[in-house]
Amino acid sequence: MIYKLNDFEVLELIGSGSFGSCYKVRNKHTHEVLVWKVIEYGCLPEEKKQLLVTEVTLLRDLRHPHIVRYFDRIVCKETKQLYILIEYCPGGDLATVIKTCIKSNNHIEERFVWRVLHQLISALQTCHSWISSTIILHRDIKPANVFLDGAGNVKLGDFGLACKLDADQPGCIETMVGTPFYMSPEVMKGEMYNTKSDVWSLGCLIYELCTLKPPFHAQNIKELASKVSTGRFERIPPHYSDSLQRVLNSLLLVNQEQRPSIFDLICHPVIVSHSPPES
Ligand SMILES: CNC(=O)c1c(C)[nH]c(/C=C2\C(=O)Nc3ccc(Cl)cc32)c1C
Repeated sequence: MIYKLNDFEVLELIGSGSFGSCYKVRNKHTHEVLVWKVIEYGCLPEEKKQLLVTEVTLLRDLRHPHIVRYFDRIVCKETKQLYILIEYCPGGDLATVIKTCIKSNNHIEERFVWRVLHQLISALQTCHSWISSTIILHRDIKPANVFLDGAGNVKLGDFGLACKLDADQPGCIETMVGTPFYMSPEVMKGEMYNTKSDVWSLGCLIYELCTLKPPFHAQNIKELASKVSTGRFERIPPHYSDSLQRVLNSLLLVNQEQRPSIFDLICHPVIVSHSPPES
């Protein structure tokens, strides 16, 4: 199916991700509701244009129930805009869920935390598996990049900073440029971003669902790096289980060799036992 811009009507602006703004749109013929992420590529430097091509290529290759679905892209050469047509997630993003809990002085149910953990591990297992000799690192796992469908299932999205690890390229050349609060100890030290760095960010996200704030908080990158290097963080509130605390302790191990891989986690007995079969 080749889409054209005037096949759609714009309903509302719903947010801004890496490099662009997201609009809720409706297909005039099928009435299907989608998101288009509009990116002004004209003023982007060459390496950012390459990141853009990477995002679109990655999304096209990634098919998974917990990764936002890519449908198509429309290039408008006159305005130098790229429209990426992506799955609409009516539940919004986890950043909004956290903000709402803070405002209403509520906490997030442990059952939901385990569901998010299991579904993101499943999504990252696909990313970290060799797909046509490539491993995909998300590199920007954070609450604003995890979305909810209409049934409260999560979808990993916004691969704007993702990069491919090709067989002959053992690590991303540039260090992570994503949200500093979730930056792993190895990336803080200037080492290459790798699959274990996505696991660290996943740990930060799950911790933030439990405490409504990141595990390592600081006013500047130097102070943050110092706290991250110790790997010390407060226990999650006592109403959360010890087993959830133990899983978080493993995700946030400073030594990436000791930190579990996504493949260790997907078959971890505690995680499996907390993950009911999906409907
Ligand atoms: C308050 N947030 C919202 O209302 C919201 C809703 C209902 N959906 C979204 C965002 C997306 C959405 O629904 N699908 C998406 C696919 C990719 C990206 Cl980068 C973002 C989205 C947002 C930000």
